[in-house]
Amino acid sequence: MASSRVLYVHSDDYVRTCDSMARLPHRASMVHLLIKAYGLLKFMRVIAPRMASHDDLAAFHSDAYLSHFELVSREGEDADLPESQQYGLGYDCPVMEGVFEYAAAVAGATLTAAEGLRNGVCDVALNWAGGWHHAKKDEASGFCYVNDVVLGILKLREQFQRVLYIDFDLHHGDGVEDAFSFTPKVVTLSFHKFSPGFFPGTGDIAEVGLGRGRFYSINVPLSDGIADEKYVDICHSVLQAVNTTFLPEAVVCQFGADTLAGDPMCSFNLTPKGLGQCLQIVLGWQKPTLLLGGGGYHLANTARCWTYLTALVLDQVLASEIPEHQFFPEYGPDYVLEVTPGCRSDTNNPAHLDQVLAEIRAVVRAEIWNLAMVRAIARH
Ligand SMILES: O=C(/C=C/c1ccccc1NC(=O)c1ccccc1Oc1ccccc1)NO
Ligand SMILES: [Zn+2]
Repeated sequence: MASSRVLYVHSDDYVRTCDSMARLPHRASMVHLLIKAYGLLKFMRVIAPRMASHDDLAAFHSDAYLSHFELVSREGEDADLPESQQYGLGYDCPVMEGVFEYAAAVAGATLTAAEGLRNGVCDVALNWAGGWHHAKKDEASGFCYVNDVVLGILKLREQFQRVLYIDFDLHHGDGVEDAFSFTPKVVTLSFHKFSPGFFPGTGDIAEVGLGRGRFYSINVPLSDGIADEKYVDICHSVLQAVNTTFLPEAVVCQFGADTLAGDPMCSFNLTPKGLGQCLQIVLGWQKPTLLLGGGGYHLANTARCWTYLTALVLDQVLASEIPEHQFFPEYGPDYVLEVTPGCRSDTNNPAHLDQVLAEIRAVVRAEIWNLAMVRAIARH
């Protein structure tokens, strides 16, 4: 990728705001400082994010939710208002003081990235602190308060007719799928763990979208232990089929790193190399691409992964040795960039994966039929 055509959304204030989210202490700083320590900033256009306005957020979220969320954020922890529960606030989505400003900052950063792509200022835009894919129109969920992914896609839709969303996070991208389940203008494609009782519980292969959006939601349910080779194979098959039938004009990827070996979610057994191969497929399409983060609870591995993916976008090869920088001690005991796969067994038996692929292909074929019909009608 011609380097100046890569936009990196960053400011020290933004990193400080993201770091303040207690449950991911310093993750935003670790990611940024590792990218900086590897000398990658000079290859990118660094742009400070804007804050999302109330109107920006209202493009997707309901006014009722936003005003309640803003109210409890001002009052902080002790805001146990009765209606908080209906808005998903509390429990999974604790109301820390200033959480509204945090959500508005992240949404503003994703919008800043999407605007760069919409205006043709860049070909690839990065916001590793974004990717909060569970938030619903009027409900926080899974530690996601504002769905910056939906806002970014809506921004791209101002310019591009068809947008493909690809969710590589361990968890099903339910908030994004819900937002676009009725429209054929956005294909949502999610690869995730699907298992009884595993959050959010949706994302079965049978979920294909509704009404005019039928066949435009694609779900690839996977089981524990999957490693790079099989994961990349599945991704390659589905991505190629979707790209050739849907012909997206822009792509949004959520690269939640909770799929990596060593993550406390302890589910998949991927490494940044495997995710990198998936990213290479998408970059090969040479379409305006927005890259976002998401989950990722082994903080050093998450920083390793998103730094590695940033280098891939820039065609830069990184040394294995973690460079000296403030968080160097976090990368022990090996102090290398690579993540070693675990020795957990892969519970995805080949027959199941073939079945999943066959069903996906049927859905995509159905989509081809749909597209052919749409084109035929458009011609008359
Ligand atoms: O990663 C996710 C969703 C995570 C999630 C789902 C339901 C309820 C809470 C969730 N998130 C968290 O608990 C959460 C968010 C940020 C930091 C640590 C978090 O806890 C843990 C606890 C143990 C392991 C991993 C994460 N979506 O992509
Ligand atoms: Zn996740």
